[in-house]
Amino acid sequence: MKKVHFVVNPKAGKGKSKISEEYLLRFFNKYNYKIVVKYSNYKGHAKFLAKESVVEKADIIVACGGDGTINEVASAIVNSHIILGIVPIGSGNGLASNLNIPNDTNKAIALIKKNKTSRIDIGKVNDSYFFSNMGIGFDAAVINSYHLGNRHQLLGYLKSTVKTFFNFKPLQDITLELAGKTKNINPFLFFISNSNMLGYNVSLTRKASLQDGLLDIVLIEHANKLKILWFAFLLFIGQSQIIKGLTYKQVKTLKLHCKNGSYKWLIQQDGEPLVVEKNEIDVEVLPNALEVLV
Ligand SMILES: Nc1ncnc2c1ncn2[C@@H]1O[C@H](COP(=O)(O)OP(=O)(O)OP(=O)(O)O)[C@@H](O)[C@H]1O
Repeated sequence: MKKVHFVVNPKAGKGKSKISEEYLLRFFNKYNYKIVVKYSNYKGHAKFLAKESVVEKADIIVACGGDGTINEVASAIVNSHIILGIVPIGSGNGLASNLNIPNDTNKAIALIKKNKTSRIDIGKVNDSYFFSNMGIGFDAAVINSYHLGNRHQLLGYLKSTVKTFFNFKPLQDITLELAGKTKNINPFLFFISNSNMLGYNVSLTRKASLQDGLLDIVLIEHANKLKILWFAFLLFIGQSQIIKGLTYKQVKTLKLHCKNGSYKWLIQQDGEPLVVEKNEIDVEVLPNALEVLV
């Protein structure tokens, strides 16, 4: 008997998920599967529920939501033998797109039954994980504004991008340690990605692979308003890599250090805002650290 636990974020995407125990029992017969469905009620709850499922010895834990929900569930099962399933019902669904997991819920559930798995790399930032991407520049400011606002999904992202465009100030006095070299940076964008998809079919890191043991970084410095607009246009047409002054690298580790003593970093991790009150940010890739149903 296989124990499959579903952790559902009822607010993900348009908040109209049809996933319930009754619905799932149409796909999984009760002789071969023990199905458990849990719903998250607040930020951080999906991680708590998934940790509970680890203790309950689930074989598979399925994250039903967007990248934020996947982050919470997958963070709970790193270092266990439990397999991650994904039913993408979020708005952007970046990681699921990279893994070719269909947005159609019935088809995504059919994949879970097929039992084909793949091991993927994950990213570690200080003591937490990211599975799709993280950033400390403009993207983090957009995500923060998006989460403060009440309008979600694509329109919410567009509104937050416009707002951030007018308010954003590039980060100052930051040192980047990369491949044995140290460099002072003032990033407009410092984006680190494990996956090749940001969401909504938009990508900043088309060369990224979930299985290459590397993180792809995109650094853009010294951007004035005109350059930001040009960048937004290029991103929209899928040509962001041609912007002048863009640095693209593939790395295993990197370190960011703030010269001003204590510092509050506003970062985004899989589309969720986070304030890190530490002088240093250590990022590394953990190759093949997670088994996912694909
Ligand atoms: N019951 C709940 N009420 C409000 N927020 C919740 C609830 N359960 C989880 N959350 C939070 O919802 C947020 C959004 O989750 P998620 O990223 O999965 O969906 P999304 O934003 O629609 O999709 P994507 O990240 O792919 O754009 C996360 O911050 C999560 O912690």
